Amino acid sequence: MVVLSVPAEVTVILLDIEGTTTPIAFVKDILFPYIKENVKEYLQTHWEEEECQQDVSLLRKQAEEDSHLDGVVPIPAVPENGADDLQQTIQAVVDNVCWQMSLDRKTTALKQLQGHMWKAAFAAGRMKAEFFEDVVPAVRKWREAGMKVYIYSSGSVEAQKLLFGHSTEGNILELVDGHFDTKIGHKVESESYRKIANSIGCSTNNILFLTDVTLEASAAEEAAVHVAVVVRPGNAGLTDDEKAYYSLISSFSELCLPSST
Ligand SMILES: CSCCC(=O)C(=O)COP(=O)(O)O
Ligand SMILES: [Mg+2]
Repeated sequence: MVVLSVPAEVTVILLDIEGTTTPIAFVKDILFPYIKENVKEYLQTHWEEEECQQDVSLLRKQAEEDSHLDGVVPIPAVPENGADDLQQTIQAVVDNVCWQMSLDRKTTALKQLQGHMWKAAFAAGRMKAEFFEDVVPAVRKWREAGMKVYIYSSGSVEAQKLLFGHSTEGNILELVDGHFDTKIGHKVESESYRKIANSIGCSTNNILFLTDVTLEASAAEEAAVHVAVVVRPGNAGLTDDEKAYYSLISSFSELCLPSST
């Protein structure tokens, strides 16, 4: 088995979700289709609720920021009266969400609405999150060895907690010391990793970040975070240069902690 030695200064392991702890297929074939199939009905049912109105406001603000992009769907202000106007606004929100999802955008606005929509499906037991089989045993081992384990995903913190709280392995939320999402910054920006270190109360070089996306690995590395790129079935391929440059693992069991060397 290939072994990657974790540097002695590492005390925190920071995990991406999609393509790292969890198959991309679970996200693309289960989580995302649920949104596309249910977003219209969700908006119609929850429209008057404060949480839904906040989600729509954030999406409208995002659409304004995106106005220079091809295909963006603007979201008109909430109509004063008229059921037809309301249906038109709801349809604009639906079209905006579908447009963002067609580009796999990672905007906070989209991710917040998605998290709120998944809540009911997870709570009702209609969905259970999948984790690669090496993930839970490895995380338990790391924690027993004194490592802190944090999550950093574009999925909202609320959505992350749904996944860890309702998985095929049961409720595994207790295995995580904390969660970060795009509210701290985007995963391809190095400043986000400095802010995460600051929030945890450690130096960036105390963190090892595991991700499937080399743009994220590169941003983290620029902030002096240690990185390893995770190669999983279904992940996007890496170039020969990326394969040569990054430390690669295909299972969390390949990580060898300082104390176990
Ligand atoms: C709570 S994860 C839901 C999946 C998701 O929405 C997503 O964008 C995953 O992005 P990641 O940063 O984990 O690759
Ligand atoms: Mg990922």
